Amino acid sequence: MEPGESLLDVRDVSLRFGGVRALTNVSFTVNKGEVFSIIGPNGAGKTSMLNCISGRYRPTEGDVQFKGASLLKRSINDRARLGIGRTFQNLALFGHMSVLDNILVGRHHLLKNNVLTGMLYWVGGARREELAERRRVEEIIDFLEIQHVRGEPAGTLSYGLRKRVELARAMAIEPELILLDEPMAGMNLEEKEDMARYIIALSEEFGMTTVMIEHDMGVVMDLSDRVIVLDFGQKIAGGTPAEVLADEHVKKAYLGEEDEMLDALASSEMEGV
Ligand SMILES: Nc1ncnc2c1ncn2[C@@H]1O[C@H](COP(=O)(O)OP(=O)(O)OP(=O)(O)O)[C@@H](O)[C@H]1O
Repeated sequence: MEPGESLLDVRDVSLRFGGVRALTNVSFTVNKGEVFSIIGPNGAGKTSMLNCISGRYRPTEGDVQFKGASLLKRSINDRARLGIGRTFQNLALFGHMSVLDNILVGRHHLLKNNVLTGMLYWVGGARREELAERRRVEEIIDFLEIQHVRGEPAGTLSYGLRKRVELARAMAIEPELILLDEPMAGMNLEEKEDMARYIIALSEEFGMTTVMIEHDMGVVMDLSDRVIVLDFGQKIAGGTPAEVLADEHVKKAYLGEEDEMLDALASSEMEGV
């Protein structure tokens, strides 16, 4: 697949929980290599959308296609094996396990969980494979600058470091598409700057495509190639960050909501974006 080709197609997705319409006819396409953000006020349906892609929720209507094939009948683990990785809004690490084991466990669980590969560990090539795998994981550890804590129990690390370990675990399954649920939440400025660097490198160095939900509008506007805006479960705008910031519907949706978004809108007006 070439950069710029469509990787993910969300087509007319609706999701209802009883009487609650979490999503209504949402469509968008994410191209290979993009950093693509989903934004919107609280309760707009962002996490629901990410869950429809990862497989946690099944849309009530519509389709989600990855590389041209429907994901609807695929389990969460199937989707991970197909190349869709994710991180969570609330960290989901094993606190008592070391950083290295946390990273390896996701990979083993997903990629090694069958009898044949299990048996292969007892014959010749298995050791080589194990070493190659270790090397790949070490590359990720180097990239995310967590060498110094690789043996520490994940639960003892600072919040910012735990977020990095979670990213490492998602990267370790070598996904083509990586879903990030509020990667900057709870971080200080320095931690955010580091995370921003890593997110850019996901596409530029690792050839991954990123779909992210993020409340920090500075981050979204700086990092994203394209953005869609959800409000009450509907897509109200989509385009480049500049196009979205200039959109009247977006301004209305955010009135009385997020100070940061209003600041971003105001400064875009001043700069004439
Ligand atoms: N499992 C669920 N059961 C019932 N309603 C749900 C469920 N998940 C989400 N909803 C509802 O769907 C709507 C969209 O919620 P969602 O969490 O997707 O929004 P969000 O944009 O991610 O919000 P936030 O920014 O606050 O995280 C809300 O009205 C929410 O209450």
